[in-house]
Amino acid sequence: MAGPGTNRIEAVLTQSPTLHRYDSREDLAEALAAGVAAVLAGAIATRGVATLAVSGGSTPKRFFERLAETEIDWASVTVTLVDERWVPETSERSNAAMVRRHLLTGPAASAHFLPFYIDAPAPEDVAEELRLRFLRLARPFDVTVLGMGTDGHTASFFPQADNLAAAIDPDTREPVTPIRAPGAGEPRITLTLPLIVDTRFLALHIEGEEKLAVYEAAMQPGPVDAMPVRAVLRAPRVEKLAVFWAP
Ligand SMILES: O=C1O[C@H](COP(=O)(O)O)[C@@H](O)[C@H](O)[C@H]1O
Repeated sequence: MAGPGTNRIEAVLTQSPTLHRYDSREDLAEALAAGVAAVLAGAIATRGVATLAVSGGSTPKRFFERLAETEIDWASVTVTLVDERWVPETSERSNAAMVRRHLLTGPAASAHFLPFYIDAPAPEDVAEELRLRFLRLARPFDVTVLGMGTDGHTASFFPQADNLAAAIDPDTREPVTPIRAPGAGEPRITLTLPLIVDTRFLALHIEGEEKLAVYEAAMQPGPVDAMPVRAVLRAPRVEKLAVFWAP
């Protein structure tokens, strides 16, 4: 077990997933970036290309900045988002704009970026275009990094969301779902559960004591719609999930 003052990875759960605890957010960012870069480099060496699906919000910024500095063959990497708020990239709420600012810089600027947002009033207006865009992506993804809100949402799987059942249906063949929820702000679009868990390396990146408590609550029995991150935690590939946490 890692003691205070160490950065050693600590598995605190006897059951999967594995919880990797770091002393600081910077340590976490460096470790997660190194791990993700290694998986992407391995994919490029094996298949010539790699796909990375990332989350929005504020938590990933430091991790993105460390990852962007890694010297992998970024021109062979496709970067996409797991979800998006339906706002143009001029909005400070845009997940795509955050990815461009913090990840697609330096060596990573040569990655191919596949965003969700299309200039239309609502995601439903461009549903077919988005469907085809994401159906064309090679599966499984190589790396998917999820975030989580203190309400137990991940991607845009929100409590009380109108299309939550469709989004977390493990058998859906739809790659994306428009979604609205009381806590979500603007309309959203999200990858569906099968795309999110169909990945070679699945990570959940959370920071702060509050989110650790939410994660621990989500690991307990209870309804998925109350804490939709449970859809991921209970998915068949959950044994592949690595949780990265720092205070
Ligand atoms: O709205 C969103 O929130 C979650 C969590 O964001 P954070 O700011 O608490 O890190 C994020 O994972 C998701 O991609 C985003 O759309």
